[in-house]
Amino acid sequence: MEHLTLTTSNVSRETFENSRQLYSKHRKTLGNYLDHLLWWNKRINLISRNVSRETVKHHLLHSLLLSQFEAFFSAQVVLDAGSGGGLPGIPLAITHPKKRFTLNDIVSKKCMAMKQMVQRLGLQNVTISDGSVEQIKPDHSFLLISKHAFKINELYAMTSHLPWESMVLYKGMDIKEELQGIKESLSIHRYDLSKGPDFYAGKALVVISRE
Ligand SMILES: C[S@@+](CC[C@H](N)C(=O)[O-])C[C@H]1O[C@@H](n2cnc3c(N)ncnc32)[C@H](O)[C@@H]1O
Repeated sequence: MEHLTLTTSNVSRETFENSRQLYSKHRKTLGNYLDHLLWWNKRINLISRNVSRETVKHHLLHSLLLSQFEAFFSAQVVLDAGSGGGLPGIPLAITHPKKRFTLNDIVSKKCMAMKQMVQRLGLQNVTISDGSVEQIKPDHSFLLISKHAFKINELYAMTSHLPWESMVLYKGMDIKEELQGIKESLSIHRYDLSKGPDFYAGKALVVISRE
């Protein structure tokens, strides 16, 4: 796998603090989203049946962490593949109203729930895309993001024909097996999140760029 460059670094406590501050700044709308998500979760199991409000809040903070990375700063258009109930796309869209987001999922009832949440929250910068990610027909290059939805090589196989510039993926630290079969030259940087609160033990954000 010489055509893949894999590097690793730690994420500082300051980065976690920055996303916590972003949460505080948008507390009201993020709190509304949290309420909607819990309501839908009881009906169609978007996260897991008996998840607590506190755990869902961790998922929102985890979602906002992505906004602290270089690949996100420069992106105008973002595609969240396998978004489920809107994670990480909806928290990022709430806190970054100037960027455009497409939230994609293959399960129609999840897309219907996302559509309704986006409407209720009044988000003008979000479009919902119902169907498998490989069928998306983008009109612009974009940043591809995804949280715990695909193995890396599976997502790559489904999207290599699409004009993504980089991907930022929520993964565990152990990703080597998931890189098997990728033929394109890619640079892959793994950010270890374990210096954060306990919730982040063993978790990583993986940034993949085309060379
Ligand atoms: C484990 S859930 C993660 C949901 C969300 N990202 C989160 O962190 O809560 C994985 C999601 O990927 C979706 N999914 C699976 N295959 C897909 C595909 N080919 N295209 C789009 N979405 C897909 C599933 O329907 C599911 O909602």
